[in-house]
Amino acid sequence: MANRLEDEAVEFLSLFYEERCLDGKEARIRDVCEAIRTDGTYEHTAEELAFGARLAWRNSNRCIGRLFWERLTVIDEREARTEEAVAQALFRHIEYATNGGKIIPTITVFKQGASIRIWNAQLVRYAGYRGDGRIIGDPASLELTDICKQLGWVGAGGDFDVLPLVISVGARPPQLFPIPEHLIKEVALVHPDNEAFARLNLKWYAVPFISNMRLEIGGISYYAAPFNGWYMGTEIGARNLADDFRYNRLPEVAAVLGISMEREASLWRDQALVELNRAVLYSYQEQGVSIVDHHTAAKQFQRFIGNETEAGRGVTGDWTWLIPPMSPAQTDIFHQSFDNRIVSPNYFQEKPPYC
Ligand code: HEM
Ligand SMILES: N=C(Nc1cccc(CNC[C@@H]2CCCN2)c1)c1cccs1
Repeated sequence: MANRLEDEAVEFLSLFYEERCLDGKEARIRDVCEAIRTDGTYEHTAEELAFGARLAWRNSNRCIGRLFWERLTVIDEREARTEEAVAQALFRHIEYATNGGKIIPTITVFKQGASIRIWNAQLVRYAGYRGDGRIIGDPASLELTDICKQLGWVGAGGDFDVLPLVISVGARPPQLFPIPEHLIKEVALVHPDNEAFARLNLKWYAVPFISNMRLEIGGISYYAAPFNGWYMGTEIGARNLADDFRYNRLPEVAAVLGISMEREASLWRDQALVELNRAVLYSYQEQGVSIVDHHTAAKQFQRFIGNETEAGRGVTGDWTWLIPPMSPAQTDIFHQSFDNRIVSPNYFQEKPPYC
């Protein structure tokens, strides 16, 4: 009687052998089913792991950047067993993927199961502090910043203090690993036409490294599998710096650009939003850091749909996340609908190890 893990393993291995036109499928499936019966699990080969991680990206319904799904660099760190070894692997990932600004989409996969956990939501993220009546830094980081302080971390108390890595193995308490400063690339935000913008002293980190999602391949879960791509400008300019529950900087942007905030009907928010997003795209491009605007990203997503259709595969998507938070109706995505069925392999949101 085949169990659920066997079914998922057979389904993935069949896909792996068929899509890669490899032979030897029957023998591999027999070995895997034997391992599942004997040990309750099985190990992916390096090739199966790489293919699974790329497939998981291709199946990520909320991702607009999937055109490049085959170009993912997969680093196999399944031998790492200590907090120190995990931290060193993460430093290598940050340096390799940043690549001086010419960002390389990369994932590092640690051993299967939930014993190794990265407590950070993103490898590079700014701290958030509750001051007297106001919040300094990133409100999204308040909880993790408190945990870091409880573990002995002392932050500078500014708006852009990079948090240390927080790594746990098994039931041991988490350990802190400050990221060497030379590994962290940041972009100072300037405006293409108005030099007064620089007075806002805004900046953001170059590379988003998501470290809190669970990678599932053929029934096996990897709870520590951080991955990076490059940013779409609106993530920084229309959400991280604009949301009133994040950095909430639109009023200051309007003020420094001389945009009156007197009446909502003047659309001052929309005007300030466009200028902030122009500054983000201009600054990243000027400083040689990969980034994509939401119009180009939407066109690339349409090419992804074309490629998948040509390959005889359906595309699944989550419309509510695929449309950009700025001028969504100016993209073709807005005027289409998508099947939001969840297909595996995939990346899944995972609750944090704390709480
Ligand atoms: C290469 C450039 C890439 C771009 C421009 C891009 C763009 C985006 C954007 C804008 C989002 C929505 C994020 C949000 O609103 O918070 C997203 C979601 C997502 N992306 Fe991509 N992406 C890229 C590469 C990747 C890679 C390499 C992976 C994994 C291997 C990936 C997996 C995902 C997943 C799983 C989500 C959904 C996250 C969630 O459910 O919380 N993306 N992507
Ligand atoms: N450009 C990126 N953006 C991205 C992708 C996945 C997840 C996230 C973080 N999303 C969480 C935030 C916070 C709540 C809603 N958005 C960002 C990438 C990050 C890693 C690879 S691509």
